[in-house]
Order: sequence, then C-alpha cells, then structure tokens
Amino acid sequence: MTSSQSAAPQMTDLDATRASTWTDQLLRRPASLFCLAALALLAGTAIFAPLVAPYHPEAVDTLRRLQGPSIDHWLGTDSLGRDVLSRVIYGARVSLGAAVVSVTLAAVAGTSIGLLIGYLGGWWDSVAMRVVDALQSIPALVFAFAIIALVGKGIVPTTLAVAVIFAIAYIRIARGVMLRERQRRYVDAATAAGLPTPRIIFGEILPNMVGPLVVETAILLGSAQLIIAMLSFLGLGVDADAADWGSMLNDARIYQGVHPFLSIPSGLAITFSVLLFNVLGDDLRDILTGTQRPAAGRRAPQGAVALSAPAAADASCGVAKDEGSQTGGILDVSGLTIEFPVGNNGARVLDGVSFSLCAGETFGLVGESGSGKSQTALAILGLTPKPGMVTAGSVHFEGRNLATAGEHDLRRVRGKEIAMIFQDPMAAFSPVHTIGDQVIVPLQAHAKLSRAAARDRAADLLDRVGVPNARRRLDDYPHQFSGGMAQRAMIAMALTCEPKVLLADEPTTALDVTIQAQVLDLLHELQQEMEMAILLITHDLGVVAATCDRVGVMYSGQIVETGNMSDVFDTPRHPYTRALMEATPHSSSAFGGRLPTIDGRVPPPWNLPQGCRFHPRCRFAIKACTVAPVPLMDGSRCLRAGELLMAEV
Ligand SMILES: Nc1ncnc2c1ncn2[C@@H]1O[C@H](COP(=O)(O)OP(=O)(O)OP(=O)(O)O)[C@@H](O)[C@H]1O
Repeated sequence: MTSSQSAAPQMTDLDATRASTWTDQLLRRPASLFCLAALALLAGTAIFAPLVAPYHPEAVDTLRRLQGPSIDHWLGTDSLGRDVLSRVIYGARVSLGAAVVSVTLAAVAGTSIGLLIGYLGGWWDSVAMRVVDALQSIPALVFAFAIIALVGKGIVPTTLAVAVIFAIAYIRIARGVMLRERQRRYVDAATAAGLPTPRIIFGEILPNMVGPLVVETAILLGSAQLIIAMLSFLGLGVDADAADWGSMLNDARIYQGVHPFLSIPSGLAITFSVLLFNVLGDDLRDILTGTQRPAAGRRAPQGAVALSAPAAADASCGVAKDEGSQTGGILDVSGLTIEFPVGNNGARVLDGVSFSLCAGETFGLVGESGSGKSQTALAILGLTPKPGMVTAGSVHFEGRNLATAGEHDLRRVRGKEIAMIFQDPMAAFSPVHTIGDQVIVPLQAHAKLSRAAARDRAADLLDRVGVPNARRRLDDYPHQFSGGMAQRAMIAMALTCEPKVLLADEPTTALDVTIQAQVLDLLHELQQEMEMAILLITHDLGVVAATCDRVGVMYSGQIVETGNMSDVFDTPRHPYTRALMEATPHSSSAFGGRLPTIDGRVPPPWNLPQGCRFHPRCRFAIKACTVAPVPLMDGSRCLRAGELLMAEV
C-alpha cells in the first residue's frame, strides 16, 4: 500500500472512542461544566425572557432616567428610564440568537462548500481556494462593513455578514479534513462497496470531522457575538433602540460621563458570554486532540500456515497470460498499465499486467512491497488514486471493460459483482460508524432492503464469518473489535451481496498465525459455497502455497513469472521467484539456518533499470539481460528461464 493511503493516526480524528466519550470527558472538567451550565442558564433566560424579566424592555419611565441599582431596578435604568436588567435579559435573545443563526448558516454553507471542493480537487479546488484566500485577506470588520453597505443595516444584514465571514473558516476546515480523509482506506472501502458520491461525502466523511467542527463552532459562537455587538455598538447592527447588548453599550457610551455604571451590565454580559464560548471551545479542542486512538489490529509476524490445499480449479483459467495472449475468464485483466506523473515523465507503477480469473478459483499475486499488487486490485475497481491513471490495457468483467467504464457503471459493479477486502481492516472501517452500519453498506447501495432486514442480514453474515454474539456486536464500533474479528467483519461486508469476484488485499497480514489460518479457511469455505473467484494479494508465500490454484509473481509493476501453483513453486523459472522462496521463513531458516535476503530493493517506478528490471539484483544476470526489456514468454520474464529450469541452483 502507498503511504498516503495508510491509516496513520491523525490528531484531529474523531474516532469512535472519542465519539462515545468526549461528552463524558467534557462533563468531567469543572471549567467546561461551569461554562455549559452558565450558557444553558443564559439560553434559558433568553428563551423565557418574558417570564424572567421584571419589566418590558421598551417600557419607558422618563422620571427615573439614569438611576443606579435599587430595589425596583436591580441594575438601574438607562437614558429613557428603561430597566437595564430587563434589557440585558432580552438582549441575550438578540445577541445569542444572531450569533447562533449566523454560525449555523456559516457551518452549513461553509462545510458543504469545503467538502465539495476538497472532494472534487483539481482546478475546482485551486480556483475556490484562491477566492477564499482573497476574501480572508480582508479584515472581518471591513468585510462586514462592505456587506452592510451593500445590503443595508439591521439585524438580518449583520447576521448574514457574520455568516459569510465565518463560512470561510468552515470552508478551510472542511476542505482540509476532506483532503486528508479521502486518502483513507475506509473511503476506498465505501467506494468499493458501490456507495454514491454524496453518501460517501456526507455519510462517511462528514461524521469524521465532527470534532474539528464542534471546536470551531464553539469558538466562532463567541467571536460572532463579539462582532455583532461591535457592529451594533457602531450603529450598523441592531436598531439603536432595541434591547441588544451592543446597542446598550453604545447608549451607555454617550452617558459615560454622568452615569458610568450604565456600561457595566451590557459590557459584562458580552465579555462573560464570549469567555464562556472560548473556554468551552478550548476544552473541547484539548479533549478531541489529546485522546489517543485505540490500537489498531494487532500485527503479528507472519508464520507458517497449516491449511488443507484447495481443490484444483479449472486449468484453463486464472493463469496470468503471456503478452498478447487471449482472454477467457470471468475477469480478464490485459496489458494493464498505470502511470503517475513525476516531473515531466510518468512513473509507470504497473506495466502490462495480464491475467484471467475463473469462477471458483483463487489466483495469488505475490511480490515484495511496492511491486504493484495493490495498484492492480484498485485499478480493477477503478480506484486508482489520483493523479495516477490507467494509460493502457483493459479489465474485462462479463463483457464490460471496467478500465474505460464511467463512475455510474463502476458503482453498479463495486460491492455487488466485485468486492474488495482491504489490507488493514481497522483503517478500512470508518471509526465513527458501528460495525453493523458498515457491514450493510453494500446492501444499502445495491439492494432496496429495509434497515431492519439489512441488520438481520448483517447479523447472519457476522455469525457466518464466526463473530460470536453477532447481533449484539452489530452496535460495537471498530475499535471494540480485535484485529481478527475486524478482519472477519470486513469479509462479511465484502460478501453481503455475494460477489462473483473477491479482491482480497493482504486479508491476513494484520492477524496472528492461528487467526490467519481460520480466516483463510473461512474464505475458502465461502468461496466454495458461492463459486466466487478470488484474487489473493499477499507477500506470504506460505499463504499462496496453501490457498491458491495459480500464482503471478510481481516485480516492479510487472508479472515476472506465472503458472500453476505447484509448477511455479516446485520449479521456479525466474530468479526473483527463487529468491522470494529462499527468503521465506518457511524454508530452511525454520531449521536454524540464516534467512537469506534479496540484496537491493525494488527500483522506484520513475527510475527503472534498462533491460530486465530485476537484473541489478540477479545473481544469474548476463549482459543480454541489461539490453532490452524481457517479454513474458511461457510464463517467465527471464532470458535464462530454460537454463534455470535445468540447473540445480
Ligand atoms: N499515490 C501514489 N503516488 C505515486 N506512486 C504511488 C502511489 N500509490 C502507489 N504508488 C507506487 O506504486 C507502486 C506500487 O505500489 P503498491 O501499493 O501497488 O505496491 P504493493 O505491491 O501492493 O506493496 P505493499 O505490499 O506494500 O502493499 C509503488 O512503487 C508505489 O510507490
């Protein structure tokens, strides 16, 4: 897998643990608890102002102008003899209400725009971000003045102006999170299950940004209140006579010399409420960024797997094809080539990969890390990560070429006809949805089942793949599953629509040896039941030997050797296959010998050696190997295949 696709823990992720406990943690902090209680009191007072306030906020009493606190008027009176306490209470309605409305508008609009441009990427993103940068370079108040100058003054234009200013902050956050999240495995898994784009954006990715959005909202509520108060203070916001904290402060300013106390209640109300929002926002940020992500599935060293060998499949299928050979399976991959732009040249990460798969058989793809196994599987489902693209070749599935199919057609195949099990189940499940909700994703995408029926099916499947207490565990989050159980759940998810082809990318890498054997047995059993073709990607030759009918050995984006499992492993005809076999822990090293290694590394796709790509690491290389690319002939891409076959090396 590429590093960009790995599931590195992110500081701002709201994983399931946080989703279930951040409210608890917030309530355990005295400062947050105080802020929440005070804000609730403020909101309650605002809502029930007519019941709480001793006077009507507009009730004028000119005989009692500019009085200090008294029994009748606890916070005194203003320049028209109106009760200051009542006006502060009613003022909370306007100040808090306008702040809540403006921030809500900003959150909805800004988050939607940010998600969309982050998802679309390319020039949409570039143009939108230039506009956002330009708008953000204008100071907030100047921006608000401009909008008010255009639309006129009053509470509605003020609220709109603040909403536009803050929408920019949400666009940035949502776009940033989207750029990060769309690289994550669970997004690939949702796409591979056939979910439509809006559902992926709003159903899968949006819940993962709840953390940053909640923090931002808490802080922006305070700032919105401050800006609205400032605009009212300047006479641009709420009507000067209205009960609003900013307008009250403006009124108090005029009488500062004769009655200094008048500015204190509204000034304190603004300061206090802004502080409450800010402290709450800071605490939320601490909680949501400070919690450790639960450990992902255990990684255990690979070991020998004792499994019964599968029944041999139809010998005409599954074999990787020599260049130019004909097709014939349920899935035919032919000459598949993928390039990523690097500088002025393209880096060819796959180069002419060809193989066929027949119903009921397992074809193994093996090779070192970076040899192109995952890219092959992703390309079959049209999931090549951008900016990579298929530049040649085809992927024929039941007569359709998936390599040239549009998103609409691909979505109908993904999850239903061809499903994929991803490498690391913990990364492939969204941390904020329950296992039950995720296992039924392909069903929801392809079958019109009620939620109850889909849950029944999910429970059946989880039970079928060996998850104990399946129905109860539907409501668990991924982190509550062990690596082995998560892997089983991932298999259940892939099998919900009984696909004809299963792409299993390292389905057992994250598991210890015992669980590994159980999962492989299970896959084999389900395969037999469903007559499913499996493309098994692994770097573990023990797994291939135990489970595959045929195998393709990949090196540097090409299949370098292919054939029946036993032929390839008994009499390898490419030095790379030999080297891989010698380097496997299942060979002589198990008896105490030193484990041989393959010197050097897979060459980067942008700097491939001339001739045979393996020749710099090959102990059998001769001058001819360095001259021209070697085609795949009779199942081997080695000029000396015949000699190797004869030689006892
Ligand atoms: N997004 C990307 N941008 C550029 N190159 C990429 C990208 N994704 C993969 N590659 C390159 O494609 C090549 C094949 O990668 P791939 O993930 O298919 O290898 P792999 O054989 O599956 O390895 P592993 O066993 O580690 O998953 C590698 O050289 C990798 O660097």
